[in-house]
Amino acid sequence: MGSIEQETPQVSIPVVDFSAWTPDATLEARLAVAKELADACHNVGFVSIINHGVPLELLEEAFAWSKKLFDLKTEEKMLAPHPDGPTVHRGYSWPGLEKVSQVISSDVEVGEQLRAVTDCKIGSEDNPEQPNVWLPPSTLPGFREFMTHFYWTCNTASLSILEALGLGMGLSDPSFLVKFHSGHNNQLRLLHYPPIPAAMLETEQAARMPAHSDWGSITMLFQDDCGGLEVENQKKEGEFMKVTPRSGACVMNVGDLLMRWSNEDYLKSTLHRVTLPPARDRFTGEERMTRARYSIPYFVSPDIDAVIECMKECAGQGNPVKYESVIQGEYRLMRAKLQYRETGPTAAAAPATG
Ligand SMILES: O=C(O)CCC(=O)C(=O)O
Ligand SMILES: [Fe+2]
Repeated sequence: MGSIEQETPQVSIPVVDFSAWTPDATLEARLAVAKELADACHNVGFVSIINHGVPLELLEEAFAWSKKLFDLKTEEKMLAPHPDGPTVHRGYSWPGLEKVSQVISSDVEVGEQLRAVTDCKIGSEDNPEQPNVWLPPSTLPGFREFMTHFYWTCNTASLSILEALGLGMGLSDPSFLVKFHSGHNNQLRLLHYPPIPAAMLETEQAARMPAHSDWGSITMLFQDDCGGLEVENQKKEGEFMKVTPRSGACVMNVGDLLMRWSNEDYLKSTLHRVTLPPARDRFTGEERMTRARYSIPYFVSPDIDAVIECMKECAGQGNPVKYESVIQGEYRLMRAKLQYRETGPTAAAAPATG
């Protein structure tokens, strides 16, 4: 396992360095990286990957584009509106669409204030089930081209991670997982959390994003230096650990479908949430406003027709298969509908992967 990232004693997610993961590296060198990754996904479910293959300049550019997008006037952003209903997750989710599920308080006014959290979801240009919803090119020239390029760069990095996981887990075919991931069913999400009075988060009237697990195979999360991401301690239910932002790192976590593939025991899909930024001195003004937070999760999902059934290495005598096999497309719809029923038309902006 890699070194430990620490801010307070309770903060610890493993760090794995992918710089030795190159096509011409020896099997031994690749295996060392792979084992660290698989151990981290087994023990914690979350890992901070450095030298992951997404160039730092590209990441900086992605955050700059995200800021430019959210800085547009609402009527401009509304030129690429998120479609209605639980099936398609694309385009800009406007403040009125923000998820009620993140509002812990029953106070309607509090809820109204929180609806300011917004996002923009982007997928493959070749995914007929989930067509992209783009702004007119004149509104943000270059945005579509950049995001399409960024999407596929993240996909390439994700395939290395999936291959390394297969190798680290000791699968007879280390490329087993890669084969289910053409990349066309992934989702790039630009997230903007505007400033919020710290007291609302402290008194738990609100959470920036409530505790949830992701649905797909893996999530690669890029975050700015605001902080606030917390992950549940696998060894202590209900205890959350802060994930200190680390410049340029990719925070990777296991999603529910990958957990099912591994029969739950091996790869862990961990609850996580976004709450109070850790650096209290960043609060400003009498209301102690927190800083804005920008993050960019990249959700990696199996192809829509992929059948997810327990890998043969993950079950055996004394360790029965725990889950029925599922088809990705059916599973995603089932999850989306559940969420839709819980929150009505506001579900569109809830954590939506796959
Ligand atoms: O904004 C973040 O850091 C977390 C986002 C997240 O967990 C999600 O979109 O599923
Ligand atoms: Fe998430």
